[in-house]
Amino acid sequence: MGPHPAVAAIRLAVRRVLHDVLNDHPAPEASPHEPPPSPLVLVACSGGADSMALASALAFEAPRLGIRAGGVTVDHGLQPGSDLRAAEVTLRLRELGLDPVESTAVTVGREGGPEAAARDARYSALDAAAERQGAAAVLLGHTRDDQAETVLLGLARGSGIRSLSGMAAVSGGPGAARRYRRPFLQLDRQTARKACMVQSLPVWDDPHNADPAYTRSRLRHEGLPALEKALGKGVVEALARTAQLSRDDADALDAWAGQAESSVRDAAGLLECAKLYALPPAVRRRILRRAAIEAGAPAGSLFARHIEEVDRLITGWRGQGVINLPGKVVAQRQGGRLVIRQG
Ligand SMILES: Nc1ncnc2c1ncn2[C@@H]1O[C@H](COP(=O)(O)OP(=O)(O)OP(=O)(O)O)[C@@H](O)[C@H]1O
Repeated sequence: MGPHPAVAAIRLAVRRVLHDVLNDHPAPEASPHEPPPSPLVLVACSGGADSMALASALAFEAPRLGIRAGGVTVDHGLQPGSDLRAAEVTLRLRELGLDPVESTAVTVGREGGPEAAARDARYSALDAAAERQGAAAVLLGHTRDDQAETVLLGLARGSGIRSLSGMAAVSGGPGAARRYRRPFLQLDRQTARKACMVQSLPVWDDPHNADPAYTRSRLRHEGLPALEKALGKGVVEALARTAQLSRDDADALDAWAGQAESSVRDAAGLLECAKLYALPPAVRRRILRRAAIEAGAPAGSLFARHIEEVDRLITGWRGQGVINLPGKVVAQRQGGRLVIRQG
């Protein structure tokens, strides 16, 4: 008898991603003296159902493909006893056969709110662990439900299709463009939970996930259920599909803007307002955003409203003065040229 369908589903999702990792990291030439080192794949595990299911599938699939499987858990230090829980998670990962397994403690700052600060600290710690261990990839347990929540959060921000594209199946960290993989992005949370249950894997339910003080938690427990009630069960799947379609569109527009940029600059490299005016707004706004970032505006603080204001120097010119952008960057129209620079 084969494995339970939920277990088969999580293993298949992980197997596919491990094949991709192997394609990205072909084995080096074998030396006559030593076998080639096997690549290491780490699972980022909070101890929750999604990442425990992921860890179990990695532990099962990796050895079959000649991959070493390890794990890392991050102690955010935000709750009393979080160190004990991290120790327990490392123990569970070792019991699954993962090696190396490490627990890493971080200090969570305040920048951008509690959720963003915890996420930043977590990714820095995961990057450092991947570097330390020489890992070829780090697996994350985001599911289709997480993706649906991310799309809704992006929609509510009102900042365009890039923020509707949710999380990428493959994304980068410093110096490693394809470090993070999300094998469960097409899988629902229920499947991961079920896989843990039928494999008798103990899981830890993060109290933050149910805390209504957090936006994502309210969305998970109130927003999405209300949407499902109003629009039907398929809404999560539809939102996840929106993410993929939006990502493809956003990538195409980014590429278009990249190509168009050189044609709107004069011999001195300045942006010509008349040529910018002639471009479709989506392409023009991308060029403006890139120019602001190049001048030193931090991408994370540069919002749609900032770019709209710069855009009005092109499309609604009435002699406006200097426009201040984050990172002390200023934008100004001068003699038919748009100048974006440090103020
Ligand atoms: N403390 C942590 N240590 C290591 N990895 C983490 C930690 N918290 C989250 N992650 C990784 O990020 C993914 C998404 O986490 P998030 O908290 O957003 O979702 P979740 O639905 O609660 O996931 P899980 O059920 O795995 O905790 C996790 O599946 C895991 O891979």
